[in-house]
Amino acid sequence: MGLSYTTQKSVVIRSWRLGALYYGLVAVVLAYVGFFLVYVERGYQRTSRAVGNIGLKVKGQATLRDATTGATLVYDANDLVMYEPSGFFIATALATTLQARGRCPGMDEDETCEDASACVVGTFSPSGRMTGQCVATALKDEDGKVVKRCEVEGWCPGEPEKDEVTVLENVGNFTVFTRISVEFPGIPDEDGEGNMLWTNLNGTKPTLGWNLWTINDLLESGGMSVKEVARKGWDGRVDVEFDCNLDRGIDACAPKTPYTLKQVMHPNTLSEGFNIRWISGQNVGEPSAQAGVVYSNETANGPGKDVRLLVKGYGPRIRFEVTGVGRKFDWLTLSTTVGAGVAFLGIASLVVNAVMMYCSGPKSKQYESWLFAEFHDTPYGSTEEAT
Ligand SMILES: Nc1ncnc2c1ncn2[C@@H]1O[C@H](COP(=O)(O)OP(=O)(O)OP(=O)(O)O)[C@@H](O)[C@H]1O
Repeated sequence: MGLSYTTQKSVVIRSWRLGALYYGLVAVVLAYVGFFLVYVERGYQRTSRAVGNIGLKVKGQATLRDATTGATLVYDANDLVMYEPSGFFIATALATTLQARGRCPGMDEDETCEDASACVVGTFSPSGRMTGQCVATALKDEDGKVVKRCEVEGWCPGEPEKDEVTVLENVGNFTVFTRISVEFPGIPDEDGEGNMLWTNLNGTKPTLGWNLWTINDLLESGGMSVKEVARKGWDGRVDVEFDCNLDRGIDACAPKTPYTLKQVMHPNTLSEGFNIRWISGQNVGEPSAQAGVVYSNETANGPGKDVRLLVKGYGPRIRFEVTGVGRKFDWLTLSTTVGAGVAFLGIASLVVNAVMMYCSGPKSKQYESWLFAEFHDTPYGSTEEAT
């Protein structure tokens, strides 16, 4: 056949049915582009992913009743809060062990022994470094027999096998001051000098429900309560979500409140709840004498006792995640949306042509001949090829 050239030819078909179908489809496409793509999906605004930072400070007072002495001690945030980047842990219950360096029976089941052959001197075990002795403990097995354990050198006595936890009172009323700043890169501020920036620090003092939250508030937003998490701890995340229409100005921008708290660890797994150990800087005195425990009278700096209060704290761990978008009118975004939408108009012609050719019964053949015409360009002029 050789080379050929294909070009467009406009065909006007005077048919009210096809006309109605075509303009009906055009109306649907225009409604989709104008209403859905431009208005609902905000195709006239550019979006910028929020880049957020958060600073936290927790304050409050709690009490803990000592189970043995009955004395009530006041604890503040400095005793109970551990900070981490964008989050914190607050203890709602404590298990404390007063320890000094010395020798004592290991407290781990793996350190159980019948005789000294199981205790290899110098070997590291869960509680310390073995001395090579197998010694009696204060524990009894199911048959009432005294349990023997390898003696270790280390911090003594070891933590009890089962935590003896005491719950603090009033931790739910501790307040969390959240200092949030959010920037929208690529969206200039009113002066055009930098990016749009939002903070929750306007005002002269911290405000509950704005930049100040109680532990109760935060837990309740996730359907939790201090009582539920107090003894075992909990691991969660607070989502601070922005969806800001910056055409209304930065002052109209705010995160969704109340924040939503989500659990990040699922219950009934290997590691349930949440707890952290730390050494308290409290002036702790000396641990009491106990069977099998020999305290060392030597420290690295000469005679004396090295003493520490080991604290295992249970409670909620809460991290904050600042996410979201800012949107602002932009000609380029609008023209891209409209341009892409207009391309959909081709669908209307495509559908009408398909209806003409495949769904018009005996007229289909005629429609086809109107749509496609082929000409032969010869030195004597052109001839139309019959279809
Ligand atoms: N958890 C909180 N509960 C109540 N108020 C708080 C809390 N955290 C901070 N504030 C108060 O918010 C303001 C700003 O706190 P910021 O830490 O910037 O200042 P500060 O002077 O160092 O605070 P402070 O010395 O009181 O801890 C201060 O008035 C501070 O007392």
